[in-house]
Amino acid sequence: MDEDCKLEVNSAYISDGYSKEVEIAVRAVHMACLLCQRVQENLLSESSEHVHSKEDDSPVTIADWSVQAIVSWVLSEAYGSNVSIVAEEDVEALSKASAAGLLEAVVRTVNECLADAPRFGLKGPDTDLDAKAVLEAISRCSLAGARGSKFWVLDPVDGTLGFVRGDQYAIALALIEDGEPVLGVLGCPNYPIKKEWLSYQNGYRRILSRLTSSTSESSDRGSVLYARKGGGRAWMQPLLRGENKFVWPNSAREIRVSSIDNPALATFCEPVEKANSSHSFTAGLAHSVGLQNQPLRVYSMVKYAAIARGDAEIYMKFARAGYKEKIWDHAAGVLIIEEAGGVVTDAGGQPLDFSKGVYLEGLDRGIIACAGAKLHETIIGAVDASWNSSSL
Ligand SMILES: Nc1ncnc2c1ncn2[C@@H]1O[C@H](COP(=O)(O)OS(=O)(=O)O)[C@@H](OP(=O)(O)O)[C@H]1O
Ligand SMILES: [Mg+2]
Ligand SMILES: [Mg+2]
Ligand SMILES: [Mg+2]
Repeated sequence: MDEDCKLEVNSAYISDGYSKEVEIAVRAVHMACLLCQRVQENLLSESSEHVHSKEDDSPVTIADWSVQAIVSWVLSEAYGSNVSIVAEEDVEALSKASAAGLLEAVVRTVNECLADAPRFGLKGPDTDLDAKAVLEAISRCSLAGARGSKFWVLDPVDGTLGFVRGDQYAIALALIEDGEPVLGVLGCPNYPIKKEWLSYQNGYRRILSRLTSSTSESSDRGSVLYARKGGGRAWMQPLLRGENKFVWPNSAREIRVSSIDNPALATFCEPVEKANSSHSFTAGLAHSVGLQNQPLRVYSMVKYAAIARGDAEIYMKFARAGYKEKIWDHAAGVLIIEEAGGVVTDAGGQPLDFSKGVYLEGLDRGIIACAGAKLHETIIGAVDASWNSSSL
């Protein structure tokens, strides 16, 4: 890191412990957020040739691959090529002869982004990375690392569906040590300045397209949230505007969960895709506990960000039986909510278990994140009371 990023260790920043790791991770995620904003704008205006469909029918784009290459390269520069990184994407599709155009677009995107690394206080490569180096950076992230005692875990674009639809998505990076997230960074490039715009029903993209670029609402979107375990605080910094240089901690401010504990006033959020979570079951729960606000249906771990910054009080996800949650879809968000004062457990009230490899093994029925213990207890009780009559 160059001179201007001397970390001042005081109450406004992350003190002791993982301060260097947090700072490198935040700088890398911040840089990747701006990359994704550029790619998303191009994707919405050009053909969707840069969107690939994986075997499980979920999408992957040049943004997913590019972010994974960039974060892998930055962490390897900082911690050596043996650094252990677990990440969602692999190079199989990108290495096929038929994917030459896709690979070329990824290499170009990665080099454009890394050329800007000094703006974020990071050292970029002396020369552009070639296709081989980009493929190596992506494939260096191996699922096998999830069995280690200390590894980074990355979801380069969480909510890729939201990304390709011009809506919410997140870049999620966490460090897991001895089976527990010890730091988490959540980049939310499209997080709007008005929380009511978060919800998919409100047609975030329609709102964004209506706002001219000169309107601050559209350009002032986006933030990066971060925390380290045991710090007891969570932070949020706005995304850089224009050509501004990143100077740590980049106007970070502390965030706290909401103090609302009355279900009649609380807002719950859930996945947009009903294939990913049972909307009918959560609607029944909401009714039984007296939640009166319409659910905020939001793509990706932006839902965790909404709880951590006090824009919603409850996040519920009840995936269909047999679906196994991946650690990269939750690690960063769980830690940030906990350090912002919230609570995250499975429906049995147990903490999510990040110690069993790539999956959240042993997850009991679903995930419940709340701003406080009182709401959490209410929701857990309601799940128990209605589970047997549900078809889940
Ligand atoms: N069947 C099923 N059930 C639950 N979750 C699934 C499922 N399939 C996929 N996923 C992964 O979860 C990520 C989607 O995030 P959410 O659960 O918030 O849902 S939403 O699609 O954003 O509405 C999203 O992560 P990304 O792939 O990183 O976008 C999905 O991969
Ligand atoms: Mg995916
Ligand atoms: Mg994901
Ligand atoms: Mg992803």
